[in-house]
Amino acid sequence: MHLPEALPKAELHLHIEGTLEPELAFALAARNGVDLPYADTEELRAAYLFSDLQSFLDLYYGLMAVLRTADDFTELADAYLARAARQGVRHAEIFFDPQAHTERGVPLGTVVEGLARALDRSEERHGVSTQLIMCFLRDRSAESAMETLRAAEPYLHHIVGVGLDSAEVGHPPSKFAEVYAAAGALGLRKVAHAGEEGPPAYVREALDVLGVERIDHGLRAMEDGELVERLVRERVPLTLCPLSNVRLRAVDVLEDHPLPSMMAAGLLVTVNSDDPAYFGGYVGDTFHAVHEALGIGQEQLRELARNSFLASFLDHDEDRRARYLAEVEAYTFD
Ligand SMILES: Nc1ncnc2[nH]cnc12
Ligand SMILES: [Zn+2]
Repeated sequence: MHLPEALPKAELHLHIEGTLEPELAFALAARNGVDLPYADTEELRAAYLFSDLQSFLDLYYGLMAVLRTADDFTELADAYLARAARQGVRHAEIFFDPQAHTERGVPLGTVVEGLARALDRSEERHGVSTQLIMCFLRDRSAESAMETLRAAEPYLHHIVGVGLDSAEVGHPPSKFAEVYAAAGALGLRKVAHAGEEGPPAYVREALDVLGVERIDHGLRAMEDGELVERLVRERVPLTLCPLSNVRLRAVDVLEDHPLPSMMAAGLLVTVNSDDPAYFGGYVGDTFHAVHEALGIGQEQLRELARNSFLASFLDHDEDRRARYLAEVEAYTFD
């Protein structure tokens, strides 16, 4: 099989809670005695008609009620890794939202240890290397983020970095300056969602105030020519999620997505799935979709795959990065 989907790639923008498929949600609900406000998987899927980021987040946080035990988190991550492997993913840097679980009484240790169990055996089981990134919910307080970082200290051997997600507008990166400084002091890598629904100024703040190494989304940076020039000059990776942008109405249709102009501008862009159980496709499906809808040709797909490894946090293992990059170059399309 030598389809665009199977091109070796890294996935750098993936919320593990966003891989909760309706079938697994219902199975976990039954196992854990959780009542869901949907009759069946069909009715749940029918609710996936979002008008913006917040309308998605409301459903997304609600459905997390089914995730209760370490085994649930292991099963969730295992299912994602198996699917990702089938779509050419060789390396995955995976977000999780600790506060979305601790707030409903699930201890942080349960979440991290459950996820780590799947991640630790992922290479052997699925041929996918992994890293874990802990995200702070930006619509909660800065104090809550700091408490989360402190609570995570016993688990930092499982965690490569911190991120910032949830409702963006009204919650600028600068709100989290202190916790990002503390995370940096602990040796954690730093990324943040910015410019998904929020303005280009949030992208600048993420770089200047938080000191992030990658911008998650960064779509609205395109409104600011000087910012684009800076992102190009400084080789700041952007982790784009085109199917997410369509489903959350940041762009009307995939054919209008600025991915081609972002590539033409010289930006170091990557293509990712964000919350694939909700947005209609995993990362291989996304490669396929941008090929079909945006005319991203085979050599541009290869560039996106190359970028994904260049933008990844594989600095501790340059041999591995070089191996993955060699796989990208050696790949032959049908
Ligand atoms: N696309 C997204 N933006 C912000 N927060 C999120 N959490 C899960 N998916 C997200
Ligand atoms: Zn995201």
